[in-house]
Amino acid sequence: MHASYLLAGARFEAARQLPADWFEPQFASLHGHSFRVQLRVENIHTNQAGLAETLQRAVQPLNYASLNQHMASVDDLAIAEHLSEQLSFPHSLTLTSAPERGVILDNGTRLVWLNAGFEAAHQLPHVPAGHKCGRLHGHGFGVRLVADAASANHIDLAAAWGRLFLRLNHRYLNDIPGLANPTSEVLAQWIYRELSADLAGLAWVEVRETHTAGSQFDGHSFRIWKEQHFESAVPFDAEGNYTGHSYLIRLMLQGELDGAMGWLLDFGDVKDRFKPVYRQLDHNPLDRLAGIRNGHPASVAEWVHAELSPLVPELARVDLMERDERGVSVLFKDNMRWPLL
Ligand SMILES: Nc1nc2c(c(=O)[nH]1)N=C([C@H](O)[C@H](O)COP(=O)(O)OP(=O)(O)OP(=O)(O)O)CN2
Repeated sequence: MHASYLLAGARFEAARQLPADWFEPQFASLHGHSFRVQLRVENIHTNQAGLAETLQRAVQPLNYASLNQHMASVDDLAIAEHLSEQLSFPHSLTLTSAPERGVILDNGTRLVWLNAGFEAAHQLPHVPAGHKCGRLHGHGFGVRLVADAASANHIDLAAAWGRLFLRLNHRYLNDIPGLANPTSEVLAQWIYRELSADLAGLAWVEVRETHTAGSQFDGHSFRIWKEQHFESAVPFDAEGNYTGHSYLIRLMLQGELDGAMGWLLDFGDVKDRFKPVYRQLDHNPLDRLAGIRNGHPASVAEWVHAELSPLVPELARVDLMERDERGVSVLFKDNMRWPLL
């Protein structure tokens, strides 16, 4: 068995007012947010129902409340820490205060993150003839910057990104020095290097090239992911009744960059190699696949790893979501605990 984590999330609506001298002056007025909190907990500490219940108990007093009445400080990190204190087991917690910003508490590390993006054209010059990415095409790229909260705040992230945005937005990326082969991996590394020169504490950069694929670079290692949906039935109760879920599976790979191609493995190849596994999962009852215990998501993730890793040895982590706020993350290599947000 590999290290297996439960994922759970909850949302709450709340008002807050930061002090008059807060570094983002707009937050000094009374205002409201739709907050989201996501937890990751190793499954040795609790089960899915216990985790959901604990999370609801922590969040419920804050829902439709004035946060200033519940805690002395109401900035994102303080809210995350307040929630974290309600939990009796080790965890990693992500708080999203707006679609573009939030914080992470992970193993004693406090991180801030900012979502940004740019629109640009590119082509990949080294792909085999006929590969669609060899043609001139473009994307609305998503970017996430994550930094140590001891060194940087959201204003620092936004200012650093603002300088880079002007160099990337509405450009043909291949013309930019250092981006002659602008894969997601090369872009994440390029953004990391450009920003880390004057942004203290930059932890990692994510580039989301399409809605289903992206890459991360932390100054040392590359990770990529490819997501797919499948529709399956699973046992619901002891009487043998079934229910169903629209699953999201995220296949995460870690490895060396192929120097010639500028990628870890073609997203398209990940999808192609996964196809035979996908066919067994999609529109099927999961518990009837050999080795899948009751269709439990962790055993589905283990099964996927057993089937796929001979073809994709870089497979390092499988996240499987039964729905938006409930799933598992199973780790097959060290150092894959990073949240994917
Ligand atoms: N490891 C990488 N693989 C690929 C990259 C890359 O940057 N790194 N880039 C491409 C293409 O630019 C392409 O636009 C994106 O590929 P893909 O995920 O295959 O796109 P799809 O639209 O086909 O995705 P689906 O959601 O699965 O339809 C190719 N590979």
